[in-house]
Amino acid sequence: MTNASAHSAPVLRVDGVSKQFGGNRVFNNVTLSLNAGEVLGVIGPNGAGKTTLINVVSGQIAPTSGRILYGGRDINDKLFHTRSSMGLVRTFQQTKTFKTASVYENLHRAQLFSGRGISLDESYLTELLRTASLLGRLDQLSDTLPYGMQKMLGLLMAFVTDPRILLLDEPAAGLEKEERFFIDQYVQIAMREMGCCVLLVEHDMDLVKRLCPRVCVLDGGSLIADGPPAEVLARRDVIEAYLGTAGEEEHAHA
Ligand SMILES: Nc1ncnc2c1ncn2[C@@H]1O[C@H](COP(=O)(O)OP(=O)(O)OP(=O)(O)O)[C@@H](O)[C@H]1O
Repeated sequence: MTNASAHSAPVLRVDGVSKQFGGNRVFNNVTLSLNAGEVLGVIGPNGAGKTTLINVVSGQIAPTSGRILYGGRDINDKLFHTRSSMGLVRTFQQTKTFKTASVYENLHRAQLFSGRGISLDESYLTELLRTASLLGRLDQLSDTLPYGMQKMLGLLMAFVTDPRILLLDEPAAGLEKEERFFIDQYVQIAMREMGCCVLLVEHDMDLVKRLCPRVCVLDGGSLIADGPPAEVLARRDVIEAYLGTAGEEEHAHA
């Protein structure tokens, strides 16, 4: 995976962002940048605020303070759907498809609602549909698909909106081990064919190590580390952050 344009202006900047729900301060004064051509991993123990960070960046919730900059422009006043139509597109930890619509219709609606999109017959989309075993199921209703395929369909619904930045929230969660390699292909095609950059929230450390030249660690309301995965994952404070949570078994084996 490339780490291109490391010296150019960031495509996305989370600038001193804090988020508080009532008395629960999830994170405080978090700053991070996503550069062109980059896949940035964001990891951290359960409850660290990773999904909340994606919610704030995608515009689903407002930050308590701080700014989100997209291509250098402050987009705090832009709503979720506006950000999506600008190419700032998220996926969800849980599957989010139109349950009673076919695979084809799901992709078509996603494309239509975004106001942008790639053609459903683009060859790289066909390649991804085939990899996910969805190409022969275009007429099948999404709620009749196995879970892994529904999850992949959710990813492809983001893909067909022609994103500039993909915010992926635990794309591997719930997938079988062999299905997880679909994510590698998805990210590689998004970068190679579409020039996307990717912010990847994920607990599967093998996947993070395969895809991310750089990872940030969120814990206790702050970013505690930022660097290459081999270095970051060997740090004592990062290991302690993981071992101190209830999800330790999955993380320790990841
Ligand atoms: N809408 C909300 N209202 C109140 N508290 C919330 C809300 N959304 C998230 N939180 C709280 O924010 C904290 C961080 O949650 P979040 O889901 O962002 O963590 P996470 O790092 O994504 O966890 P996981 O790895 O388990 O998915 C939790 O304490 C959660 O209860």
